[in-house]
Amino acid sequence: MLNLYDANLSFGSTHVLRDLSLEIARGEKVALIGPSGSGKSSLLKTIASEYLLDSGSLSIQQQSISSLSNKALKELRCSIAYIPQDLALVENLKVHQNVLLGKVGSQKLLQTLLYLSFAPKAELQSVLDILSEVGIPEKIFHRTDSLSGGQQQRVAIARALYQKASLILADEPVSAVDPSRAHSLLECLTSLAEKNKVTLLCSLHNLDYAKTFFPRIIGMREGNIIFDGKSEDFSEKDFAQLYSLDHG
Ligand SMILES: Nc1ncnc2c1ncn2[C@@H]1O[C@H](COP(=O)(O)OP(=O)(O)OP(=O)(O)O)[C@@H](O)[C@H]1O
Repeated sequence: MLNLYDANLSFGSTHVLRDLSLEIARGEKVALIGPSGSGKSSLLKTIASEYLLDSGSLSIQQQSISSLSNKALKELRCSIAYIPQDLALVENLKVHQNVLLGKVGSQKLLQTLLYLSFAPKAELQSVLDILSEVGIPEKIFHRTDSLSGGQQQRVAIARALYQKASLILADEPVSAVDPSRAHSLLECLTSLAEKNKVTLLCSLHNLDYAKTFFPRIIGMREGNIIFDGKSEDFSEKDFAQLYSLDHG
């Protein structure tokens, strides 16, 4: 599904990704963990093709990103759902409109406005079905900014599912919610990814969540991968190694 080889990314003098190589198969559920500043968000943004590598290569669905035309890149992006830390929801739109935005990637502005204002019944039904799956069907016509942080995270997940993405990249999707909500949100995200055969790469700060919900863990430190394996094999020693150098 995705293959990153010898990837390097810098911002000025900050070397963010260092000779990083990684392979993820279709349908895998992978947790990305590591100290603050280790490069998790940058890696996700690189895979979402928001950041371009200085060197190295990235292929998604057997297509090399650097050789794609703008049109092909746009099409590929439609199959990738990136849920950023700030969720990127339009707060003054209604919930169903934010979910509908999942499919407007390739539309022009006027088409988008029409789609959001006069969505076909079948599409609204599909939005409602997805909102039921994420547990907030009753919020469908509420303004998005009237929802709690955890409910907004569910809307962002619903938008990704509505997009019918084959790859979901989620950047700390449970950062804004209490532990019980975080648990149910991750359960929802991972089980829906499994049901819909979606590949999921999700950055997390909480190791327990990573171990509970993800069969594979990738541990990043200082722009490189220092652990990549089954979550049951991730030991306390690995944890100490991953975080101890944070203090120099
Ligand atoms: N657009 C950017 N411009 C300049 N520097 C950036 C940019 N994006 C990331 N960085 C730098 O890259 C490094 C890694 O940041 P990144 O956000 O990827 O880490 P992270 O592991 O996701 O951290 P956190 O867990 O705190 O979200 C940091 O030093 C950060 O300042």
